[in-house]
Amino acid sequence: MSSQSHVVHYAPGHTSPTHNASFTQVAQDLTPLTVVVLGASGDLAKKKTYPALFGLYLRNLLPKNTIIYGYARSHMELNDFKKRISSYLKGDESKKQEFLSMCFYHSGKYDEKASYDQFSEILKKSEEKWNSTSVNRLFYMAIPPSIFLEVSKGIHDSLILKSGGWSRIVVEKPFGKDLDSSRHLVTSLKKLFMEKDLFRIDHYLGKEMVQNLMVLRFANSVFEPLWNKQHISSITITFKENIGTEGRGGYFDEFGIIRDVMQNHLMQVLSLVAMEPPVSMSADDITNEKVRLLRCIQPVRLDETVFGQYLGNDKIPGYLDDEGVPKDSITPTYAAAVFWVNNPRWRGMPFILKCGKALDERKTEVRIQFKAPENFLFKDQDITRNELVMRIQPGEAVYLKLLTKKPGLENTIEQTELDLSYKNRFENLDLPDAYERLILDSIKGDHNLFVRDDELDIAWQIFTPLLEQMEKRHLKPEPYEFGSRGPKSADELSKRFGFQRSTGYKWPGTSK
Ligand SMILES: NC(=O)C1=CN([C@@H]2O[C@H](COP(=O)(O)OP(=O)(O)OC[C@H]3O[C@@H](n4cnc5c(N)ncnc54)[C@H](OP(=O)(O)O)[C@@H]3O)[C@@H](O)[C@H]2O)C=CC1
Ligand SMILES: O=C1O[C@H](COP(=O)(O)O)[C@@H](O)[C@H](O)[C@H]1O
Repeated sequence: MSSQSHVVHYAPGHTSPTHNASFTQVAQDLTPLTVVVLGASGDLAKKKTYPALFGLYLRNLLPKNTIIYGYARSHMELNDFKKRISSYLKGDESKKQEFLSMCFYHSGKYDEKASYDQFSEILKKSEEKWNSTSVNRLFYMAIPPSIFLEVSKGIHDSLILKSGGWSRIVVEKPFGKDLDSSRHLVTSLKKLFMEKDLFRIDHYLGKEMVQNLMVLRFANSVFEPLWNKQHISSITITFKENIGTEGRGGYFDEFGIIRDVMQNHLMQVLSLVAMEPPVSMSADDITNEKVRLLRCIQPVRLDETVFGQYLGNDKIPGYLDDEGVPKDSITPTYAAAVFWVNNPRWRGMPFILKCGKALDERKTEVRIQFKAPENFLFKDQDITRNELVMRIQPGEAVYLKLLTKKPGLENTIEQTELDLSYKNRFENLDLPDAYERLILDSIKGDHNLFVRDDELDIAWQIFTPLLEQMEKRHLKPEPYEFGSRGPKSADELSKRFGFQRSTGYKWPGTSK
């Protein structure tokens, strides 16, 4: 889209939305740090938490004296634990070994004070070796929400430092299952920890393109005049995965795709796409605007939603084949829903959110479909609408689909695009994983990219009536084939709310 790159420096006290500062500040001089990964034997720990910590290590962003203690119930020899995590670490072999030498594992219970007390002694002994007057502890809860509270109590009673450094708690989503359970979680955690020490992660906030949403909207003058219902006909936010639940069925079945992805990741993206400009780039001003926006969203209506569940075939297991999923489960693995923002900018314009597992591709994007020009001159041509697409992953990109005259003697119109594909535009692109950014921010005590309790509350208010109705009526999801586009009714829903799919066009950009 542009041919010149221009570096913008943010004024002191104002945080860069891209957080460049985080990644240039070398943390070698920081106080020694103990990271405790609770649920270290699990899926998130091996796929995201440890690789992110390794990423920070490679970037020289962990304090020189750091140890990382995994804690979980499973009994595992340290070497077996290291083997388990090392297969997910990408990078130089010697660096990997250096990193693994900082990693330890302890097996203990989640609901027993004696286990935490014993672990506390182990931590103290390790930290004494540093001979430092102060040490910090970061507790990362990579555990299912059903045990958040008992683990928090264990941390509070036995593991947080009473003096000499900070203790911070990183909590993973989903934060509750509905409005009541979320409020219960929030108030219970507040009794144990101060808000300044709590970091509620929604890792979508750490994604490069999600951070870029505000820059695109508010640093450019071309978009703002068009960013409203007068010019836009619909905004679709899509999350697709081409894998199933893959052994996470036990967790997933209790939550389903709405709680797993739509209520948190997609609502965060919607908030940033739709909110009014914040007063400043401070964390509180941005969250205030997100909250104001969420308060304008009406609860989702059942008759404006589609649910699906993926089927297996003779080669690929279906959702019901996953371990831990009851054979008669009606938990949706796909959902599409329409949202209405009741404010002057958006009143009457649909936001269509779609998310699903076991689909035809892996992709997350925001698609803004503009209205056709009012006085359209090219009536005899097969015409599609302009679309601005923000590709969050994979292959970060922003592209604008537009119509041009086909070059040459013919007088026909062709669909083409202005394409800002990051890989092509930015040399030596090395984007940190979202978890790297967020773990670093929690170490730095920066709350900018974490979820505030009031935004959580409002997001649950939007979804809870729908979730209650689904449960009460025992609604069965529509089956869809593994590897398909999802339930047929989802495309019909988009069409019903005015989305025009441009068949025949394929964005030529890189999706890697
Ligand atoms: N996996 C992912 O990609 C993502 C996960 N998350 C969130 O991260 C958290 C952890 O997810 P994930 O790692 O997938 O979860 P897992 O199901 O892998 O659980 C993590 C660990 O918790 C322990 N555990 C599991 N179930 C129970 C139980 N019922 N009672 C007590 N302990 C249990 C197990 O360890 P042990 O038995 O050894 O103690 C397990 O290894 C969840 O809140 C999830 O929503 C968020 C984003 C992405
Ligand atoms: O939070 C979650 O996110 C992952 C998808 O994360 P991504 O960064 O790979 O897009 C999803 O697979 C998981 O079900 C959910 O809990």
